[in-house]
Amino acid sequence: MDTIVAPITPVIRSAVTVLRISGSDSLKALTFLKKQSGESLPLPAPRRVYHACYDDGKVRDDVIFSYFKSPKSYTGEDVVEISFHGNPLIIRSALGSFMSVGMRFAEPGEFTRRAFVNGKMDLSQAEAVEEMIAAKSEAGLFYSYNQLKGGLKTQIESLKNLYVDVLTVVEAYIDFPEEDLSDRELDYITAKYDHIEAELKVLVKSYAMLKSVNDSVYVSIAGRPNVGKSSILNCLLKENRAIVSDIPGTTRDFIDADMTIAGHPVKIVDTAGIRHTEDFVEKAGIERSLERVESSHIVITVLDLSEELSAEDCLVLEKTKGTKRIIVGSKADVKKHDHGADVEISVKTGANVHEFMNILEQMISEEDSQIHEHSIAVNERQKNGFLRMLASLEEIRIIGCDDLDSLSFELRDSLNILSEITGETYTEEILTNIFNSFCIGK
Ligand SMILES: Nc1nc2c(c(=O)[nH]1)N(C=O)[C@@H](CNc1ccc(C(=O)N[C@@H](CCC(=O)O)C(=O)O)cc1)CN2
Ligand SMILES: Nc1nc2c(ncn2[C@@H]2O[C@H](COP(=O)(O)OP(=O)(O)OP(=O)(O)O)[C@@H](O)[C@H]2O)c(=O)[nH]1
Ligand SMILES: [Mg+2]
Repeated sequence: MDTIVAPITPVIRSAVTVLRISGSDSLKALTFLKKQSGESLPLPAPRRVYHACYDDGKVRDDVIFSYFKSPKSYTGEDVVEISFHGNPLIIRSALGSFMSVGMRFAEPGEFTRRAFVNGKMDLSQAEAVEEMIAAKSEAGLFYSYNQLKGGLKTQIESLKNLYVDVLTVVEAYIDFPEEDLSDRELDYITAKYDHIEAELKVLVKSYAMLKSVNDSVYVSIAGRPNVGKSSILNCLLKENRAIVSDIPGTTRDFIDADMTIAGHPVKIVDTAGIRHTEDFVEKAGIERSLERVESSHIVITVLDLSEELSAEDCLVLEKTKGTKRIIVGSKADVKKHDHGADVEISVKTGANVHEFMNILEQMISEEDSQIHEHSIAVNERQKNGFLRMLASLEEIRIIGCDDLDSLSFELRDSLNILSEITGETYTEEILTNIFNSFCIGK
């Protein structure tokens, strides 16, 4: 492995600029350092701070340096850190002389990448390093720090155990096709699925949370086509943002808008009406909408009071069951049925819109104060993994225990997704994607 060097502080005129060197040839950097007396340096003890003279034949400086002996360093390799006076001319000369003894300039994120590859941290922790730097609020820092310290890693470990528990039962039966699982075992497995599903949903939801600590509370409006979702969005925004029509399937893709409710920034999402359809574009819109619904803090589930409850309404109720929601009965002015909604409104006459707003404000205030109670917040890559696992879990429930080979295959597939999230298994592409967005020196 090459020995790499990069500044770990900005290179500007400043008090001090630090160069970090990592790799088996790190100690070569010390050939440019001498004792104050001019004598050459003895091998430094690891993890101590030394004072020395830097001299590369062109530039001289008075420096502080430390040596971290492999494996006890940030990267797990031999590391040398040298603090120079903060003048870019000095840094340029020092970088030149380190290159002349065979080192190369580090890629963005390469130190942390090495820390990951050398087992100093898992992938979720490596991602947290960059999130620490990117956080825009104290709450954001709180989440990144927890993840840096292995919060997500621990949670994934416990999810993994749940899958392994199920696999252990399932695979014990694979070799004995004549035997059926007992009722007790079936109950046990179902309970594990419920547990897994609940944990995955919390994790997926926490993605919106991480975003919201830096910006908004997410509220989505869900329902079958034509129940009046877009009308409610327009009513909340007090403007005609979304197209309203009596043609079911008018909103084809989700629409989001920012607004302030009860002093909180809120992103409100109007979604495509949820229904079974063969139309490719509409189907894609519905899928994107469902993703939005699942990662929302609050869902406004809309049921049309002028029509009987349909199978599609039931599907929507089912899909939004796990989330914090308000069930809104719409078109109260032409009400024909009672759907047991939390509030019955008419956008047309304005009836009960005020009451509806009060409920929503109340929920948003609660949501905002909950943000700090969870200690984990996942990023987009992780969330996508957990969403794939939720989809696979649906598949797993459908397979049931009739086809144990397929079941075991699906279960293992979910375990593989977990390994991708932690980086137990990874591809160059995944690493490149993650570490390329890091800053120089990190
Ligand atoms: N000067 C300096 N400051 C820094 C860093 C750094 O690398 N250098 N860091 C990062 O860029 C962060 C601190 N992170 C670090 C994490 C681990 C180790 C380390 O030496 N780990 C060893 C020893 C562990 C121990 O004894 O506590 C190890 O893991 O084996 C160093 C820094 C923030 N500040
Ligand atoms: N009478 C009455 N009609 C309403 C009310 N709210 C909405 N509508 C009508 O219901 C129809 C559908 O409204 P939209 O807001 O487009 O419904 P949607 O749920 O967004 O529909 P999709 O985008 O197709 O999923 C329109 O003709 C609206 O005018 C209401 O409170 N009362
Ligand atoms: Mg619409």
